[in-house]
Amino acid sequence: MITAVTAQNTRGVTAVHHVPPDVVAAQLDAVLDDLPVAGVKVGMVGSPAVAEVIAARAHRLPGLVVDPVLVATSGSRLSGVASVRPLLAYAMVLTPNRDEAGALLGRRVTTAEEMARAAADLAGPGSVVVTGSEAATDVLCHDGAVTFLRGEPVATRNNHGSGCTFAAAVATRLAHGDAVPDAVRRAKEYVTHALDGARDWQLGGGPGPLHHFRRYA
Ligand SMILES: Nc1ncnc2c1ncn2[C@@H]1O[C@H](COP(=O)(O)OP(=O)(O)OP(=O)(O)O)[C@@H](O)[C@H]1O
Ligand SMILES: Cc1ncc(CO)c(N)n1
Repeated sequence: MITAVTAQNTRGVTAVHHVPPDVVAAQLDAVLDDLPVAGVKVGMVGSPAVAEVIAARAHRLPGLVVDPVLVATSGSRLSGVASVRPLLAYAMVLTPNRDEAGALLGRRVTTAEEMARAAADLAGPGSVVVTGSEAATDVLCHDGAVTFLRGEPVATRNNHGSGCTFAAAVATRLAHGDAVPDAVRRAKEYVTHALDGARDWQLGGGPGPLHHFRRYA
């Protein structure tokens, strides 16, 4: 589903064109009315009206992973909190980074302890992973229990879309039938592998992409 068309490179976002909510609704309905849907990942929403379109169909969206995208890795603003809030109640897994968790809660989320508290406070019926970016330690709150997921830090400037990659991988594993903790653990392994595969790439003046298809290279 295309919710917005962005003009961006590794250095920043120079234009955003929002797709009208009725066109997003038509895209969703075209798929839902015809195809079996096993999993869903929501990234940049762009407007509260589009969030309402998605929320209205949430009962038909299995394994819903919501990545509350607010700012691009390059630092450019993409969406507001009001475009994410209507979806929180429906997420099976919510995957904010520290800044996004902080924006949703209206407080600073920086330390490991603040991440743990944020994950617990954001979790409802669904689970929450607060991601820790280059520190590589994420915090999962699932079924009321908070666990730290310690990964191997990859020394790289190419991390553009690491959060999007992580959320999409969680949704994919859920679609394959994994329980949330397994889906999150395997998604983290995949992101580390894709970050590691692109560590020597020199693409553009800002943070470059991950090597998503490393295993086929
Ligand atoms: N340099 C790194 N080394 C290892 N793991 C990393 C690194 N950077 C990010 N990660 C991992 O990538 C996943 C995505 O988290 P991150 O916090 O980077 O998302 P994000 O900031 O939302 O990304 P984006 O905005 O680029 O989509 C997490 O599991 C995090 O631990
Ligand atoms: C459209 C879009 N979504 C998410 C990100 C995350 O970096 C980005 N740069 N652009």
